[in-house]
This record gives sequence, structure tokens and C-alpha cells, in this order.
Amino acid sequence: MWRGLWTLAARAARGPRRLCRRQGSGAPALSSGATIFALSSGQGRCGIAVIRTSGPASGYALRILTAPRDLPAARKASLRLLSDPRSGEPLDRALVLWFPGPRSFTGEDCVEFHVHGGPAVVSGILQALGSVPGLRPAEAGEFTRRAFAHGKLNLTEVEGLADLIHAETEAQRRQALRQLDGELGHLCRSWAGTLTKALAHVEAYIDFGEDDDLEEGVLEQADVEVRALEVALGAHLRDARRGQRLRSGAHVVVTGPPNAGKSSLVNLLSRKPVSIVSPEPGTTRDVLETPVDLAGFPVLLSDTAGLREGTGPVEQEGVRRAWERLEQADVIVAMLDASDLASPSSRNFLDTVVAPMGSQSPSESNQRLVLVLNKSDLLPPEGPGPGPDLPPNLLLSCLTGEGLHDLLEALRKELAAVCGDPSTGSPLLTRARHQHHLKGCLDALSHYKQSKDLALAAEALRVARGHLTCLTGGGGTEEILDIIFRDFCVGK
Ligand SMILES: Nc1nc2c(ncn2[C@@H]2O[C@H](COP(=O)(O)OP(=O)(O)OP(=O)(O)O)[C@@H](O)[C@H]2O)c(=O)[nH]1
Ligand SMILES: [K+]
Ligand SMILES: [Mg+2]
Repeated sequence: MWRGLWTLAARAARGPRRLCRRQGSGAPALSSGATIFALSSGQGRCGIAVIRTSGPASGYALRILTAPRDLPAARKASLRLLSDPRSGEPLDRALVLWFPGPRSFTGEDCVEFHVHGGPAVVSGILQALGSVPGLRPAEAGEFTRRAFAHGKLNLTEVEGLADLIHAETEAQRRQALRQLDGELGHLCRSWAGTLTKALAHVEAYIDFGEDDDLEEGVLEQADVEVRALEVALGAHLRDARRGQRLRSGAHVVVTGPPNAGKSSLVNLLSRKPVSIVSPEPGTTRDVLETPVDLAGFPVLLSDTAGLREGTGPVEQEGVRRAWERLEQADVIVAMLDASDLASPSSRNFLDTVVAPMGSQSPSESNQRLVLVLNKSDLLPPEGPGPGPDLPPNLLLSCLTGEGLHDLLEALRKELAAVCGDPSTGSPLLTRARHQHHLKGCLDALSHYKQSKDLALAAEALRVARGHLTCLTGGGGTEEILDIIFRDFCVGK
């Protein structure tokens, strides 16, 4: 009987049927045989530029540009004079690196030329490479695409690499690096392994259900495995928005009654004059947004019109837009003038914006609120006089900068809560594509639970596992690959 179960496990491990194409055929259409080359460092004048090639003619190209020298030792930098093979004209004295496949980034033979970064040198070498038979310029993302096709990276790692190249803040870099390290891929493979086991149990029952010596309770065991997986997937999906926020930026909206100092704070946080500041209430009318790095998190910071009623039509429209933006906020910075807490506009703001948020439990609302009392420099030394009861708040002076450090620390905590802390906890789902496949997997698991027919139950498990395989690109369709590789620039 045990042998039976093992062959079933092996059969079940053979992967998804038709949900998406297997890697072999689903891999990007490689014009096999072509050797590609591109400038891999940034464009423009720079100290050193890196040009690389990948493909079978890499070694030939290296030899012909460094004629009459032999190939240098693998993976060791060597100094070589590069010349144009057509004219013999010297182009640059450069460091060259030879990476014979499969121990290279793409898995193919690769060469790196570290040349002086002047535009004339770079274009001379690119032209020289273009003249070598079998070489052609690379397309966007083609190096990474080849690395993927040769199994050097899985799809979530490719996405991690794309994010790493585009990461602008510390937290984004940490998240991308974790994804590039394959953490999400490992997790998906372990989930897929659980499903393979459950599937083996169900198939054993289908084939040997009548046998007396079938291990007792195989179906129950499959149920237990599926239930545990549902819990794990559910927890991950609840986290889903956080990884995406970290990738694309959290919405932080500054709001408050007119003249509280909202625009002053936005200018302070973004370190540039985004908004007009003036003593006249109702200065800001449109929503003004600016991307900033707040304590290592990427943020889209919005300044909004002061909330009040009974003004002209233009300001009314500004107030309407402010409310609209407030609804989309991940973190709300609610600002009041500390020296003006008893005024009708302050009280009205406390009643309509701050109090409703305070009465909601964190599970009811995904939004977080930080209450800031600005203009602390105007307060007497003993602090604000008698006024309305206030929830926890921070004192700030945009004029002197006092309290700014504490505000940044409070924002860091809130952003870590809405974006997730990329240095701890389980890997976050950074893209809608990840969410789609996890949801698909969960759906299939619910079909599994509902099906009375064992063959249908087994099929549901296969569909569920297929979604996990698609997530890491095990059976990626070309359309998905195209979308992902489009994010890359030429030379990556
Ligand atoms: N004393 C003092 N004045 C401040 C402080 N912050 C802002 N101000 C002043 O308060 C006035 C209003 O500042 P804004 O930043 O324009 O206020 P706002 O909330 O954007 O105003 P509206 O856009 O009109 O709603 C300006 O004259 C600022 O110079 C502060 O911390 N202390
Ligand atoms: K103002
Ligand atoms: Mg303003």
C-alpha cells in the first residue's frame, strides 16, 4: 500500500494541468542563438559604464575586441585594450569579466566590459559589438528574461529585481530584496507541497478506497491539510494591501480647519514649497499632492483645503475635494491650531472628523489618524488653556520645528502598520497578480470542501495548486511575462 501512495504522490507532484502553460513552452520566445548586448549602467556621462553581453557568441566577441588575446580567467577582472575589430582603432583600456555559462546571471555565456563612461567611448564599443556577427542590441528586460528562462530566477524573484531597480526608499529596498531572495517563492512552493500531499491522499482513496489495508483516515488527513492552508492563505490575503502600499506609496492626507498650518506642514515634510502659505484662511483650494520619503516609507502626501462651510463656490469645491481625498487616505494627519482650540471651526472639525474616527475600532476602519496641535509656539508656558476634551495628540510648531521629530516617529509607526514592516514577518504580496492567484487558490479550496464527488475534489486541489505554480511563474503565460518584463529597462 505504501508504495501505492508514493507513486501517487509522485504523480500528483507532476504539476498543474492546463491552468497555465508549463515553463518550457511558456518561457519567453528566445531567439535562441542570438547574443545580445547593451549598456547596463545608467545613460549619460559617468565615471564607469558597464556594457554586457549574453549568449553563445559572447566569448568570440570578447576575443575579437581584445585581439589577439585569449579569453581571460573566468569571473576575474582583467585589464584589456579594446579595439574596433573593423578598423583596429583603439577604443578604451577597460576591465573585462568573462562569465562562462551556466554560472552567470542569465545562465548563458556572459561578458562585462567596465569602460570609461564618456558617451563617445560607450557608443564606440556598442558599435563595435554591433559589428560582430551573431550579436544584436538587447531589448528591454531581455537579460532578466533569459535568466528566468534558464531557471536562474523565478517570477516573484524577477518582480523583486524590477522593484529593487526602482526602489526609492529604504523600506522599498528591503521588501524588494526579500522578494528577490525568493522568500515569497519559497512560501508558495511549501504551500504547493502541502496541496500535493493532500492530493496524494485523495487519489489514494479514489484508487484504493475499497482496500482494507488503506491507511485509516486518509481523507480526514487531506481535510486537515487543506484547512490549515486556508488559514495561512487567508492571513496572507489580509496583508495584501500592505505590500502593495509599500510598493506604490501610502496616502497621507493633511486636513484641518482653515489656517491650522496644514500647508506649512506639507512644505516642511516635503522640504520644498509645494503649497502657498499665507495668513489668509482658505488659501489652499485644490488638493496638492507630492511624493515624499517619510521615515523610509514611500508616501503620497496631500495638502487639502481647510474644512469649513458657507464660503464661495470655488472654496466649496475645494472642500468637497478635500473630503473625497480624506476617504482615500491610509493615514490622516488631523491638524488644529493649538492656540485656537475653542473656536467654532476647531470644535466643528473635532466633531466631524476626529471624533468619528476615534469611536471606530481598528478593524472597522483601515485608516489611521494622528492628531496634531500646531502653533505650540503661541501657547503660554503652561500649555493650552481650558478647552475641549481631546484624544491623544502631539504638539508641533511648524514655525520653530519643535515637535517635528516626535511627529515623524508617530508617522513612522502608523506607516509601518499600514505598509507592513518589510524586515520582519512573512513576505508581503506586492502585486495585484499575487493577490489574484491566492484568491483563486482559496476559491478552489472552497470547491474542494463542497464537492461530494472525490474526482471533482481532486480536480479542485489541482486547480488550487496550479494557482500557486502560476504565482512563481512555474507555468507563466507569455502575456504575464510581457507585462512583468516591460517594467525593466534595456540592459537589465
Ligand atoms: N506662529 C505660528 N504660525 C504658524 C505656524 N504654522 C503656520 N503658521 C502660520 O499660520 C498661517 C496659516 O498657515 P498655512 O500653512 O497657510 O495654513 P493652512 O492650514 O494651510 O491654511 P488654509 O490653506 O487656508 O486652510 C500662516 O501665516 C503661517 O505662517 C506655527 O507653527 N506657528
Ligand atoms: K492660510
Ligand atoms: Mg493651506
